Amino acid sequence: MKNASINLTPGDVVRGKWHQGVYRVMRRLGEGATGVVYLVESAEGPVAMKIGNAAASITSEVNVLQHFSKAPGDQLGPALYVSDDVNIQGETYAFYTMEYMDGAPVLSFLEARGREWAPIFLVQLLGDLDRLHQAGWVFGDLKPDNLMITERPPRIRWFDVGGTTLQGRAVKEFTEFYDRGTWGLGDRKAEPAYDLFAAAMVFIHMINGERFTHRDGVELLERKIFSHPRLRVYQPALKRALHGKYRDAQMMRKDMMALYAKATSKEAPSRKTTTHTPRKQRRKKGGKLVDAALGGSFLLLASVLYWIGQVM
Ligand SMILES: Nc1ncnc2c1ncn2[C@@H]1O[C@H](COP(=O)(O)OP(=O)(O)OP(=O)(O)O)[C@@H](O)[C@H]1O
Repeated sequence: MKNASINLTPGDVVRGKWHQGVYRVMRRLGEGATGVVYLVESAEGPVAMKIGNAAASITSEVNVLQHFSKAPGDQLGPALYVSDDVNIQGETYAFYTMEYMDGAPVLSFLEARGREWAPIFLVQLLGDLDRLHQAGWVFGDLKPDNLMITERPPRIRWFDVGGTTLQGRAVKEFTEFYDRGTWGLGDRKAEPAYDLFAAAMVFIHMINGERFTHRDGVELLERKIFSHPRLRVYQPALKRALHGKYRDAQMMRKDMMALYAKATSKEAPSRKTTTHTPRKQRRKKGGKLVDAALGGSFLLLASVLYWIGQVM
């Protein structure tokens, strides 16, 4: 069955076969390998509904979401609400509803609001990965496409749990650029270090703004890190992650926070002497993380503490 056969339009109403929930389609949010996602109005308000073309994949995603709905602490991934079947034009499809994440794709957010948010998002992500790993899973297919930024305060969230794999098995899904096997830097065994490699690659992509080909090998990757001032700062942590030297996400998170604190505290004095520096040189588009959020360079250290607070 193809996604093309799942073609709902705004205003369509569908009813769950077993739980009899009624859902009015507001708009289509997107489409993945395993199904189509709609924003729908339910009795409980707006929710995201994923309708699948393969019941087994939908069931497997439901199992993962269900597992993490019970995990202590903040929700890992979107909260799962209902799983059921639906009849569309004579065909039965499996679906589930989940928390609607009203956010922006991570790369568009960084483009619009500034790449200085990237380290904060990586630190947040590492906190979530640590909890996932402690529960015995790895995310697997970590990439910007599976990450979203929700607001107030900006927070990175993941939503596609299709690649989430129990530790010790082979990762279910991967995307070459973020996969250590592709770069010749390890195998595809589901273990924390697999996700940490991908997290480092996501960060490099977030800062660099583009992907480059893995055919150029690890040397190019490391040259990229050395040559970009915003990546160079995090080089020790990135290199360790790329070479599988972190046992757990918490270690990488601590290193990233320490490097972030070092980088921002170095920035503080120079910002005070910027009166004669051309505006273009000092601030790129959206380079207002600290200024806008905290209102002054002397509060840079406070910003670190504030953001650490947001990710605990
Ligand atoms: N809970 C959600 N809240 C808001 N939007 C969502 C949610 N889940 C998915 N989406 C949107 O729907 C799109 C499709 O999501 P989905 O998880 O099916 O696949 P994908 O990650 O894009 O692809 P694939 O599964 O092939 O890797 C996403 O790109 C995202 O924009």
